[in-house]
Amino acid sequence: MSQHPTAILTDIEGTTSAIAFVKDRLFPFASAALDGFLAERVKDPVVAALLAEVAALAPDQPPAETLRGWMAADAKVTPLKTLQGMIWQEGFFDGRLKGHLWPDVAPCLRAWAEAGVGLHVYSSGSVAAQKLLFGHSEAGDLTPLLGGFFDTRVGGKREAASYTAIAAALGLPPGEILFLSDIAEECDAATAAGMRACRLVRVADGTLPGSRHAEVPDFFAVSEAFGLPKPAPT
Ligand SMILES: CSCCC(=O)C(=O)COP(=O)(O)O
Ligand SMILES: [Mg+2]
Repeated sequence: MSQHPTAILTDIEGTTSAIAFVKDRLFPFASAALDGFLAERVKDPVVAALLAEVAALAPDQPPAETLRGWMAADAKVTPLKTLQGMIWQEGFFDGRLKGHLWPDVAPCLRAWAEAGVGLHVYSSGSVAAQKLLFGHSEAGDLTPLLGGFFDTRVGGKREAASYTAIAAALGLPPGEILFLSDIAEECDAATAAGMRACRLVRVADGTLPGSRHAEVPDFFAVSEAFGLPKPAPT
């Protein structure tokens, strides 16, 4: 068996966390709070710059309408993801939101970190939102386990160049990094950049098998398949 990876780069939605949590909890929260947030932050230059990005991408309708349409379509558009993260912040801070993690995730992340494996995140959710989800997760604050956080400001998740840029930022040869995702096209892009990849097929999420990548049901099976340490039985 080849040596286990030096680092793991993980996706969030469909990989560490349920698609239903993102679609049925996070997105409606942001949607319901959107108008109030925009009214309250109308003079915030960061918000204004994000709305200008939205208007440049969809000039024919008001930005709030565009944002709502993108949310309904789960469009991974960078200014939307940044705004969602800003809206979720209050919910994570006051306890209305807690980051969902599948039960295998926290024990495996802890076991891998303890063994010196570098743990990093690459999600369409903004870096700020990633830190909120892992910092206020159902398993507590996991951010001390995590090193790098990357979002689509580094590039799209289906583009090989994004993974090349992430490997360079981490200072690692791509071949030492294992990318975990539920999306075959993201695994395709990671392997095109020279990373190893493993696709999470979580049946409870409705994900179906059938890619050319290694496919596993959970992080315990990632450990098994890639020679990574497993958590001690509890
Ligand atoms: C707190 S991260 C929110 C998740 C999210 O908005 C999203 O779009 C996740 O996409 P992923 O790339 O992790 O599948
Ligand atoms: Mg995903």
